[in-house]
Amino acid sequence: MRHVIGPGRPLARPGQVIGLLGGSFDPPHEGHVHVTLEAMKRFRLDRVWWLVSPGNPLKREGPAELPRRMAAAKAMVGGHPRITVTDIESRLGTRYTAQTLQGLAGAYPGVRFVWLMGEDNLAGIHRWDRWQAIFDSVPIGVLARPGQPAAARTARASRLYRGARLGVAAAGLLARAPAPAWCHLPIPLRSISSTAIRASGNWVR
Ligand SMILES: Nc1ncnc2c1ncn2[C@@H]1O[C@H](COP(=O)(O)OP(=O)(O)OP(=O)(O)O)[C@@H](O)[C@H]1O
Ligand SMILES: O=C(O)c1ccc[n+]([C@@H]2O[C@H](COP(=O)([O-])O)[C@@H](O)[C@H]2O)c1
Repeated sequence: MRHVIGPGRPLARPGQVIGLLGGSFDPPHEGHVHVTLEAMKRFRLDRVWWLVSPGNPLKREGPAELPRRMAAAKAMVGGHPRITVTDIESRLGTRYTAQTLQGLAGAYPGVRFVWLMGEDNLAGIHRWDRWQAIFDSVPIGVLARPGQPAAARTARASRLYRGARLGVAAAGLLARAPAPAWCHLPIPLRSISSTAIRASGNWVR
């Protein structure tokens, strides 16, 4: 992992709470904006960074070029003052979340990071590299997503970390809770996905 991220990295002050929405964004869509705004409000985040991944290590087919996905993500965010689109994983030289979190902790001392993900990723996170280190290092906000109705109860991760789960009424406390801590938010469901957009032919890699 590179330790010098260089100019152009997002700024954050010690004490700020930053939500991290990692994704392929291949392409970005309104679902990403929806979960970002819900998470920001309900988890009381100061900002959310979209971490546009160099490529999900578990997906066999590579995504579209990073600069193209970055440009599309910025257009989708439309200059929202509290959402930052960043290629910081590529700058850090990582595509593994555990390593990304380690790199960010070193580069931004005093900043609180919260990992955000849709429920589909909760269902499969036990296949990620050093996944328990992720749970043990930052609070995690899980956003409801159609097609995964039981993941919050049945996923291997949710069973193992049952004792670290915050109820919905405590969502506002998640960001300040010591890890491991996670919360499943039952937000209004949006069925949109990048897979569906690619299948419609509106985004060709
Ligand atoms: N409609 C949605 N509802 C809830 N979470 C979502 C939604 N769309 C994306 N997410 C979450 O946003 C993050 C980034 O998603 P990603 O860029 O992979 O989009 P995607 O639509 O899931 O793509 P694909 O269909 O290619 O897997 C993931 O944690 C994913 O679960
Ligand atoms: O660290 C891993 O092993 C790992 C495995 C699969 C996915 N992830 C991360 O999960 C996030 C969501 O990925 P995706 O492709 O579903 O948008 C993105 O930030 C990926 O880098 C991370």
